[in-house]
Amino acid sequence: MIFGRYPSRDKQDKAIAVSAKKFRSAVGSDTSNGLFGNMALYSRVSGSVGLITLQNPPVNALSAVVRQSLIDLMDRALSEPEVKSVVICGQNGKFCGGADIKEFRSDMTGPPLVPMIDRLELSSKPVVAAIEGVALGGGLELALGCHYRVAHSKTRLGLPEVTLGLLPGAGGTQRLPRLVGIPAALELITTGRHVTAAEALQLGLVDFVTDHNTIEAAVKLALSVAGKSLDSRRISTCKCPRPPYADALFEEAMQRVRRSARGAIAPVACVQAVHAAATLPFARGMEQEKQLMATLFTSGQARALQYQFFAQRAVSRWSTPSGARWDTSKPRPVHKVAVIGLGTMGRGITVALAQAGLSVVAVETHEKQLMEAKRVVSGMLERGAKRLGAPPALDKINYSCEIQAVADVDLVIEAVFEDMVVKKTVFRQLSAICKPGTFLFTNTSGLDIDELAAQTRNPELVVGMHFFAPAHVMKLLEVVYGRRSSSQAVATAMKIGKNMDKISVAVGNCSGFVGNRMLRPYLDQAFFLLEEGATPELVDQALEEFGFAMGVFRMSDLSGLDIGWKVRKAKEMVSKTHQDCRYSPLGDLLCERGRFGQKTGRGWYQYDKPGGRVAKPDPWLHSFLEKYRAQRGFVARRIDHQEVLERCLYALINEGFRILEDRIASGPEDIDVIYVLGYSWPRHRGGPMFYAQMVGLSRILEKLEYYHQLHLDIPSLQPCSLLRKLVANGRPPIHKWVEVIKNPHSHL
Ligand SMILES: CC/C=C\CC(=O)SCCNC(=O)CCNC(=O)[C@H](O)C(C)(C)COP(=O)(O)OP(=O)(O)OC[C@H]1O[C@@H](n2cnc3c(N)ncnc32)[C@H](O)[C@@H]1OP(=O)(O)O
Repeated sequence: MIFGRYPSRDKQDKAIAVSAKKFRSAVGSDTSNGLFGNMALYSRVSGSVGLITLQNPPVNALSAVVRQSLIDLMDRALSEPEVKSVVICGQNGKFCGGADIKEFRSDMTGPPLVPMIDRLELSSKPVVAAIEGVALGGGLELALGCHYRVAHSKTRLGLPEVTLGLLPGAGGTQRLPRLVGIPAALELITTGRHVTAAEALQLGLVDFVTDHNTIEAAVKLALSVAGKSLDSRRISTCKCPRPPYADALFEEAMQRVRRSARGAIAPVACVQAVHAAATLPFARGMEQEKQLMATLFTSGQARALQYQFFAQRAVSRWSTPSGARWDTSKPRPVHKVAVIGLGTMGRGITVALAQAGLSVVAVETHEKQLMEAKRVVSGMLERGAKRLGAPPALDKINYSCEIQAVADVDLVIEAVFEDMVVKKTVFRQLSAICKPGTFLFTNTSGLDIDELAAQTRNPELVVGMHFFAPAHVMKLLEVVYGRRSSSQAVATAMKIGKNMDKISVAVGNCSGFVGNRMLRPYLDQAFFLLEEGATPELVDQALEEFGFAMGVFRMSDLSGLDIGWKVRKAKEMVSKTHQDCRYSPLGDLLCERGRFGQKTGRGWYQYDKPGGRVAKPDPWLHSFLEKYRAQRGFVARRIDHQEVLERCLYALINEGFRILEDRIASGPEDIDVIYVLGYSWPRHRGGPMFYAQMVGLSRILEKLEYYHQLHLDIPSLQPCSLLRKLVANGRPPIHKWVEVIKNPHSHL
């Protein structure tokens, strides 16, 4: 009966809009001040249910105006005698993406979330949250303040504040453990992991899950609970269930976050806040939450993480120096893609494409290697499918030994050896075989895109795609446009990246592109520091304490020293005499002795066997370094962590400024996203360019000048002119750097 009268989602949105209009005129509000642009709307449904709809696209974030509207509309629902219960939902199938993160950058105005949620929970009429799409952060905390929660089966719920350098500071750290218990709350709050509606139901986070109309289900529930006691439904009044092993649980959680967070303070504060929930009454726990939140809120780490959140979204709005832009370039539809070369990278790319739902022709010249690749790719797809609970996309892939099999594809991703001669041959072949208009993309970590494009009939169709290993897992994709790449080719590469669930960053063509170009001076400094007296352990420890998952030497042992050696040999760096410019042959000398890292059991460290993973300091390496220094006239001196960080990181940052100056990256966000997602730069430090701003550009300049004076034969330590210009321009904030780049005469 009730549901027969209940409107469909479309009709319902119209009804809401109509009642909102009526409401506006009833309260005589002025729409010109934008108040009703971002708000919550009110309507009455099924006679006695007040329906409040959050309306703040795109994710119904709880901005100041939304919070005020919610308070006003709850008051209204409570004051109307006909209304017996309330449902809160979000417009456009999204309940709420949480607090409005943009507001965190300015002075916060409007009613605070905590008392708003407390008032909601205190309501004498039952309040039901109708959760669709997402309930995240403050959005989930709002739902926890409601007396009942109904979720659509496709909803994702979570408290991801920790990823923004915060904790769930609107009561989430106190209510969630009371509702789902300490172990689950600790896990969810310290990781920020989203859960599915099914898992939420299992945890007791929601009361009911529906595959159908969520609001309809919520209204039904609201009608059924009208007038019933709410005593047991107010989470704040419940006792936090405390398992007997709680102390050990907190101890273990603290150790885990300290180990994995590498200096990030938010996960530690999250454990402390949940501990307060387990040990203190609600009100005192809330005080603790507030204090911890205040410390986090003003920390540089929160600023860095929130900057990174927006940067990861900003990179999709790409532009090139020639004027091509994301909003004026249309990607071409792509249905069928070929991958040429099924080594490690080609296999990962094949998996990522198939998982994105694209038809793939996977080509490898030798039958035996093709069959081996097929076996491995199938295994990867099966494991991925198991994790996602979906069928594996095995039938999306056709395997072939014949390059002619790519004749009818829309796009080719070449993933053969990182060797220009081999790639050129393949590109000439592809250009002859493929149907007209086929995009020819190359997976390369630094080779010249223009040189490859010159092998083809249509260089405008050629774009670089720098995938990171493992290609089906890593989020980052550098999309490299050449001098002649068309805007449509760039747009198509960006779109394919998005389809593969990657964050793609469009960058210009130069040796190493953005990521690897900046890595060069960083690695060089690490080698020079060894020459001057450091050990691999000292350098790695400094970098790991800074927050890198692995120091530079442990990392090169893992990826294999022979890879860089091959590149250096190809560039003739190994054989060249380096007169004006310092070059350290240390890496080459290790390779000449067969020390390729983990795979050979020896590298910068020693391992118990080839393929071993536990790095141990190697006395042989230490005495080798001593002999090397003695032979080459280096006098070992004491090097401290600060010098390691300044030499390695400032040289890398300096190259970042050069990249901005050369317009290889269109803004500092591009570089920072590449470094956080591709090079394990600690996320809570924002990225190298954000870090430069935090340290202070004057200090970076001063230190680079100092080190360059000491090492005039290291050009990468010479401060670049953009850095000087920014300092001369009064050190503008990071979002204004682009103005100085675009207008060299700018006086901000
Ligand atoms: C006292 C403090 C109490 C609580 C603290 C909090 O609540 S902190 C906020 C916690 N919430 C989150 O961390 C959620 C962040 N958002 C997301 O994870 C995703 O955006 C979401 C909601 C899953 C949607 O993903 P989707 O891929 O569909 O879209 P996209 O990420 O591109 O976002 C679209 C645009 O919305 C902006 N946006 C998203 N969330 C917020 C937010 N909470 N506040 C402000 N703006 C938000 C995002 O920046 C995008 O904007 P655009 O201009 O298009 O780049």
